[in-house]
Amino acid sequence: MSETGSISIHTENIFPIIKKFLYSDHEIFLRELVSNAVDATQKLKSLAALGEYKGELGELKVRVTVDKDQRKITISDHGLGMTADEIKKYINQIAFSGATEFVEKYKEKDAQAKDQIIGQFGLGFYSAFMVAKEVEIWSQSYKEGALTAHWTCDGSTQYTIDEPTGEHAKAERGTDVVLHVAEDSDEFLEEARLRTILTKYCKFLPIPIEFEGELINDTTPIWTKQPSDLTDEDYKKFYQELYPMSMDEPLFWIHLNVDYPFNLTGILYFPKVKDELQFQRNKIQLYSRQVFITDEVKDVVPEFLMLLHGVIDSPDIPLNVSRSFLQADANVRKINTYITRKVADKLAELFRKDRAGYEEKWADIGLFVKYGMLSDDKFYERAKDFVLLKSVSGKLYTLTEYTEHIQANQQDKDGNTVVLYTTDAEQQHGFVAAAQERDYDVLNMDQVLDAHFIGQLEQKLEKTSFKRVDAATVGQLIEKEEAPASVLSEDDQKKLEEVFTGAISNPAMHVKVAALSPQDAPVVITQNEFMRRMKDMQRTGGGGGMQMFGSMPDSFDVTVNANSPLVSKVLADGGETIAKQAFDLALLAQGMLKGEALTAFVKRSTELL
Ligand SMILES: Nc1ncnc2c1ncn2[C@@H]1O[C@H](COP(=O)(O)OP(=O)(O)OP(=O)(O)O)[C@@H](O)[C@H]1O
Repeated sequence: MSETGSISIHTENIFPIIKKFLYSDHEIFLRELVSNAVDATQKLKSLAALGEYKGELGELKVRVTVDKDQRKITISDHGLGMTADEIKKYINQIAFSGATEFVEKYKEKDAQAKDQIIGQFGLGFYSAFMVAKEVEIWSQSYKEGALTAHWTCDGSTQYTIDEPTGEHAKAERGTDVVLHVAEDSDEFLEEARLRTILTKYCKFLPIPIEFEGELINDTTPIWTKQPSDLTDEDYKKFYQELYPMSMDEPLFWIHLNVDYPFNLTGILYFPKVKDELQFQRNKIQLYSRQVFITDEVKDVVPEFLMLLHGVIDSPDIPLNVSRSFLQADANVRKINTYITRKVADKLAELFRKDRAGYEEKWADIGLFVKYGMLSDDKFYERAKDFVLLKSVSGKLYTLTEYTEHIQANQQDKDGNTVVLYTTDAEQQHGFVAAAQERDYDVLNMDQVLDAHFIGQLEQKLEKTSFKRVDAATVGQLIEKEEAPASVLSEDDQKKLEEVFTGAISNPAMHVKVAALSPQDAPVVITQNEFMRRMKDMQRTGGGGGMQMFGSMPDSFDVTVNANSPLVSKVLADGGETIAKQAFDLALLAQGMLKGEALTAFVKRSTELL
């Protein structure tokens, strides 16, 4: 038999379109052809297992070779092969209709959507024409008495097919796909380039892939195995294999393994993260039946889980659709929920089984847990039992433990629990110390996310508010019933206020006199919690109503302690210098005394001495 035919498609000239639109992703032709070869091999194995094929299986390997002089790349398998009729059916019709469908879809989309389709759409066999000006198939079916089928196509809609016999027949069962590489695709004749592509996409394919005599892949990567058959060392070794450049070992990992209602396997690693800038996204690799698809797993994995590393393998994630569709896909949503739950399970287990070990890792996983709580309500519900708060004392508490710890001492007169925190224990040291003197506990909230995290906790925890230690004088941070009474007359209070206002002469500083404890500092500078948060939010991009606060100059409360022994000196003649000195000391405690003012302070101090 030898015939020439015309491939029946509705889109004329499909190849120029494929070639042009898939420009950036030409390399996937190799993934597609090697995957087909692997599929054909696995189908043969299944037929043999079912007893439908009784012949020798032989060595089931896929071989890729390149001949630079002849400008040929060959992909050979020992799979089930195709007869001439099957080629007509599978290649001429089915494969073409896939390509046609792609082009149709492609034409409809806007430019951005097009970018997203590229690389996600398995174009299958016809992607060969992205790099080849002519493609040949030599195939010998496993079926008894089948003749060799030989198909050629030059990328037009014309093909020829014949059934060579005798010395021209293919000796062995299986298929050779021969690409005659086009002039503009010379790069794919380079051995190094091909090896790189194979390593990227085929590293974990289930059938051995040999390139120029060298084995490319690990056919049974650990995510395909049973967790009970694996040791910690296996997981660590695999991490190294995935990220050879990484110096650190992963903290721990989760082996994903589910069959129903969707199929998903994989391993997610928690990386060691010392600071927030180190977080690397796009470290999770997505596979479909062990074929590498992409490392852009956005939309498949919840945003906060992108901080994890590892591998996800699922044939149930549609790869041939645009991103927006992916988000709406029911399987993808279920996968999202499943992964989130698994991650929460793992953290809960670590916390429960080994509290000390969990606390040790907290520095590395804290940010991740908080990020998860902020971005996913379901995760919040799980994580609220194992999220930890760190006291400046160094001790770590769960939310419940902490509430219990401070409840007795840190309730205000209205029965609200006031959580005190510092964003910088060094800089706010004076305030922290003052709080500790009253046996108040102070939390360290110095991570970037903490401001948001505090906001979330205030919403979720009942009758609880957070105040930064320098938001008010220690007595006013947590307002108790028994405020100390002032020993000053009203006149003296007024005078005190005037002396300080005059000495400070800065409209951003609002002086007020209050009866603090005699042991407290004579002057305390604070910034109201509400105002500070509004301004912070405005700085970090909160819009709308925040604008008003953001554009206001910073303003501070200067609280003069009416009960301080210093007051009598300020009220005496020449008290303005003392007032100025006391104010500067308060600035100093806040880390706000700088430049010229600092120089003047030092000079004045020397004089006073
Ligand atoms: N090496 C091969 N051996 C046997 N059959 C093959 C081989 N390559 C392709 N085929 C047949 O041709 C068909 C079309 O292949 P093509 O790669 O275009 O699409 P596909 O593999 O079905 O889907 P996908 O778009 O996911 O690649 C295959 O389904 C298979 O039946």
